[in-house]
Amino acid sequence: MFTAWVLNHLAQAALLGGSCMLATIALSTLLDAVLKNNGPSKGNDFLLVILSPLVYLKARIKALSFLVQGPAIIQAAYEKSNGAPFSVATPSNTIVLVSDWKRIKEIDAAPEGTLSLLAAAKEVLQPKHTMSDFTWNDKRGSDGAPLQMTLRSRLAGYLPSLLPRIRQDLCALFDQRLDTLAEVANGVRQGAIFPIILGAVAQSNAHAFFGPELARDPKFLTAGIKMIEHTLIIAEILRMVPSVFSTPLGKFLSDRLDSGKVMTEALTREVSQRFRDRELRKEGHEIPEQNDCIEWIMDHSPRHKPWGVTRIVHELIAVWFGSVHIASTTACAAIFDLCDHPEFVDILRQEVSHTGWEAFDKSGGQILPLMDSFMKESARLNPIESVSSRRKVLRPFGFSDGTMVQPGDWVCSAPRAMNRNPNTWSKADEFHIFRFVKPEILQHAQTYIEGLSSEKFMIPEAGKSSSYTDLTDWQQWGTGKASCTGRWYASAAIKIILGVLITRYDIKLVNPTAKRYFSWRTFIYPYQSTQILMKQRNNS
Ligand code: HEM
Repeated sequence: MFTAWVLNHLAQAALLGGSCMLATIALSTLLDAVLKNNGPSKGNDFLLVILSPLVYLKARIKALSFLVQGPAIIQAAYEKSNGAPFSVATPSNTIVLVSDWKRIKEIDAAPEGTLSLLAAAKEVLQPKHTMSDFTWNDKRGSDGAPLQMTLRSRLAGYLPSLLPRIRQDLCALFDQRLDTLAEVANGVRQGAIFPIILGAVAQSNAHAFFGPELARDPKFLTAGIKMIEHTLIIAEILRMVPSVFSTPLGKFLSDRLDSGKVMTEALTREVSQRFRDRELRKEGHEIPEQNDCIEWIMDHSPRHKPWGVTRIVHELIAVWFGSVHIASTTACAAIFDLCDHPEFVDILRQEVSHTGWEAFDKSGGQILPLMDSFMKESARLNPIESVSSRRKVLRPFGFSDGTMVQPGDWVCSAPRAMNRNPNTWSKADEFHIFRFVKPEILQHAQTYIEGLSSEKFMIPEAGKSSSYTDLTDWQQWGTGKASCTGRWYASAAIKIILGVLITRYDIKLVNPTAKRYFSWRTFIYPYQSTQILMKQRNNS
């Protein structure tokens, strides 16, 4: 709640610059006109001296407007670019964006010491101040292997056992949240949907990362959710002040917005206990092994340079922040899309009941192809992030077309714009729930779901079927070697959240025409206060 408030107020502050900007633009236009008409002369030199600071000011204000209009600025620059790399100015640097697969692959192929994902993430998150002095390297190399193995291999492999437990917890969570909403008619309750989804994602991720005990500890979960708001607020403020103030201001802010510290302390206790349990097990004590990310990271910790308690806690907190934040906003956007297209809800309900959760669990959450395609179409049209494959330039780098990028700049891809390119996507601006479904799967679905043969439910372009977790046709999960290692888990968890919600409740937006999103930098976030009506279904 507070995040939206703070980001909105930061946005208003940025907009205050608008009137200054108009005056500055007028004066700098005058400067341009004088120079164009008369060329440089002694009299004009005088004007130049007076007006050139204004030209600088205009550029600064334009860069500041990126804070509140980032996605629109990127879209406009993309449309002018004709597929070539293009750049946009932000308050702190320049972002060079690419929108074709050749150059996206060049980003992936660049050495980490030249284009660094971790250095960009460090700039966004300010971990020194927001994550208890976490000093992470710009270059990860093989040092990142324990986390990669944990998410890509162990967590993905454990999904068949984990998913039923997560679902059980989520059913209880949704029922309990429903009870806390205000009753506005017989059995119909009203409240904000985003906090419910955020709570569901947080509980599910806590179960997967830290085990069932912490996932059911309300104090820990509250701190974990608050920590995301606090991290965003502290990092945003620090990014906007000169770096000389970072250390004292960072300390001042993190002493007050201290949920990160509460979370760190709880995790430090838990991870320390796991190390003690491991020692006791070695001595022959019968202490069962846990199945969660803490345990798996310990298993894959490098023998020559083992990760200690602090390193494991820091890595887990960094993944927690990134994953809860993006998965909850993505799931919320999908729920908004379901409310806008109530005709999809019944189709997806029937797919869930025809398939059965047991089969879903066995597949590790990778089936429900209609839901999969719906989620992909939702994220194609409404991605939370307008950029992907974000890297900070550490050494000068040249793309094959000659475009050079300099240290301090970022290079990124432009998924929001690419996702609506009519040369790539047929009926690019339309929502087609079955866009990514294989024709034979749709044919089969027509045997158990009525009314699917109409025009409305067609596949707009055959031969484009692909799954939500696929990397090849969109930039949702980034690129190649740095692509999202949590995507199989994320896909399964979002399917459970949507599936449980629509099969157990009727939901609709209180005001379908109210504004639901606001933008901040490259993100388009759902408002945390958007209200829904929710009613338990009879057969749930
Ligand atoms: C809808 C939800 C999610 C989206 C859209 C998403 C998207 C992304 C993107 C775009 C990247 C950067 C890739 C690149 O720059 O090339 C990334 C990286 C990453 N994601 Fe996700 N992610 C999601 C959920 C998760 C979850 C739930 C986890 C953990 C279980 C996770 C773990 C990671 C990790 C560890 C990385 C860094 C990969 C590396 O450096 O090797 N993500 N994700």
